Amino acid sequence: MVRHCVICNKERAAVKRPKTGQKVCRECFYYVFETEIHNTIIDNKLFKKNDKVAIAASGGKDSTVLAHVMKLLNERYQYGLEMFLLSIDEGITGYRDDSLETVKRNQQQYELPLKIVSYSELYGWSMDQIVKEVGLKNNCTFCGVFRRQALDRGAVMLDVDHIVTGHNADDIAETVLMNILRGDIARLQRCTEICTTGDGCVRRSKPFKYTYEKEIVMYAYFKKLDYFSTECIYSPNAYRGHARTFLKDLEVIRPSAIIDIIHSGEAFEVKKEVKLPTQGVCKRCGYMSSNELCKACVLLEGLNRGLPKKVHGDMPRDTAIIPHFNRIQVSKGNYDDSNKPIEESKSNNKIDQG
Ligand SMILES: Nc1ncnc2c1ncn2[C@@H]1O[C@H](COP(=O)(O)OP(=O)(O)OP(=O)(O)O)[C@@H](O)[C@H]1O
Repeated sequence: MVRHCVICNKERAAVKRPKTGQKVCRECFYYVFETEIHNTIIDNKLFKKNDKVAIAASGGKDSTVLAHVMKLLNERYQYGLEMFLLSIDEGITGYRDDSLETVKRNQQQYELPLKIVSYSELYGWSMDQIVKEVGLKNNCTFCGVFRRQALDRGAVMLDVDHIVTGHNADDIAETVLMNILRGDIARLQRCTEICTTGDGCVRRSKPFKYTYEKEIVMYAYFKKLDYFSTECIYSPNAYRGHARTFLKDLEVIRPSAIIDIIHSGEAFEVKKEVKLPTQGVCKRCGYMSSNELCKACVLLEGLNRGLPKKVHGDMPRDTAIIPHFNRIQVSKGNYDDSNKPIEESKSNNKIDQG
């Protein structure tokens, strides 16, 4: 017996949606996938007309699908966004050099301007050099801290108002679990926020907050998108790996576990005593920081002094080489000017946003 798509009731069902278990045809799958992301954007008032938006593009599946969908929705719903691709070259031979080739092809395919910012130009160190110095164990700490700041600096160079990243529902649920497992309640408080902003930061958001990784992979596969699928050769953070395995096991038993964990994170009420550190600026490079020096400057100082394993110690402070962070430009990216957010009636896609 032919099973029909539960949405259009006409075509043959070709896909079982990992998020809802519904059996749908390909065209309806594309439609609900794209429309759910549009609804997330509208519900959360992520953009204003004429916003300049940088898509953080690594060449991997998430950010490639993000670039494809952002371009499509911008045209379909006339968001009026000016979009760019922003890539960080961490300097990982055999990994990032190959994935950047994918981003360069994406630039042609999506006809979006591309800016590449490298760790070598910003920090004077590539990840290949850092790994030689610090080994494989802690290198993810360096990479994560440097990437966060490099994206903000790239955004300032592009003079954009906003950065969007390809973090998906699985990534967010995983972070909720990680913060619980580590007892990091301050971070737990804000890790489910779809959008972060604040003094000196470029507004940053996650349009895939409710989008399942499995659906992103299916979408990329059916649409034959050009993406790079190799894992980082310097091995992902081991502790996060355990949270990921646990989440994947839960998903097999109960697919809604991913959305349920995100909802739990959102609803979590934290005692008033649990406070986030007050943000100031790094005395040395001007980037935002809750301490005298930002994490990147501390890590860099350790590297420059040949003390990578002693980065938290009390060290001399005369080795700054990160260019000064221009916060005046960045403040333009805050969301308090008079332009109204894009608001439209949501499309009726019959599917719960989750
Ligand atoms: N080198 C980079 N340059 C620009 N953006 C990046 C880079 N690395 C990560 N990002 C951004 O951060 C998001 C999450 O990165 P993560 O390292 O978790 O990779 P991922 O989940 O495999 O995503 P992707 O499939 O897009 O690589 C990416 O989707 C992308 O938007």
